[in-house]
Amino acid sequence: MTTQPCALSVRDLTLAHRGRTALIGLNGRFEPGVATAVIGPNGAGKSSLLAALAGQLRPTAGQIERDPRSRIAYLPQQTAFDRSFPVSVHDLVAMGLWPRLGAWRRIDASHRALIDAALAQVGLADAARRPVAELSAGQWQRALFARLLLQDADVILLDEPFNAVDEQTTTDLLALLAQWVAQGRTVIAVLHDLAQVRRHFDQTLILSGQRCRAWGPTAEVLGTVEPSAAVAWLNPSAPWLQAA
Ligand SMILES: Nc1ncnc2c1ncn2[C@@H]1O[C@H](COP(=O)(O)OP(=O)(O)OP(=O)(O)O)[C@@H](O)[C@H]1O
Repeated sequence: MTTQPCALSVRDLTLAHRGRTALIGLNGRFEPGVATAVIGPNGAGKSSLLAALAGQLRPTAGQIERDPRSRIAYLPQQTAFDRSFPVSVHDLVAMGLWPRLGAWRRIDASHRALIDAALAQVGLADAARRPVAELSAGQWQRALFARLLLQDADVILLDEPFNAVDEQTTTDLLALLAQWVAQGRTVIAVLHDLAQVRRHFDQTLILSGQRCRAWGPTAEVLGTVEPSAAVAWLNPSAPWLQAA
């Protein structure tokens, strides 16, 4: 593994889509070897933050600071993908090598071995030749995590990675995520399941109304939130979302 410790800082980060504000004045630092959950109600700015960290949304104000040599991998929400795309699972996963190889360099035997190993690691060893259009939601997400494995990124951004994904797949992919963190990678994931956040994420960032409401160790940040309070996501005026 070639991971280099990579912290990612945001200073007064402000984001907008075509003039519509998505995030206002976020300050903080994502540390290497730490998993951060980004949570909050719909429209809070979570996806916009990840898109900006991935370099796909330019800040309207403020800055994102990171080592320019660091590699970033970004997995948008499942809805962002066209799953009717006519490629095999093998070819989808092979795209994870592009940052290292370039899109046009031929894949040799050593690369094929890496692809096979990644597929085996996510439990898709037998699915390499299948068209991606035939995959279930869980298999599709497993394939995308295999592609992330090959990207070998220092910073991994995951937008609602376990949405519409079965329990076994979620458990398996969370184990991969823990492995990335243990390897010193910076992992940032948008999530809605508070139990999952408590169990698997060291740090939690709460966004609501386009602003940071809390950011720190998960036990502290979620300490006051009832385990069953997930329903509060539907209500941005919930008192615990107001505490900055
Ligand atoms: N492509 C876009 N064009 C215009 N406005 C957008 C776009 N994407 C997001 N927005 C707006 O930016 C704000 C933040 O949206 P964002 O998708 O970042 O929130 P979110 O917290 O990820 O929400 P959700 O939980 O519903 O995915 C919202 O007001 C949203 O309507």
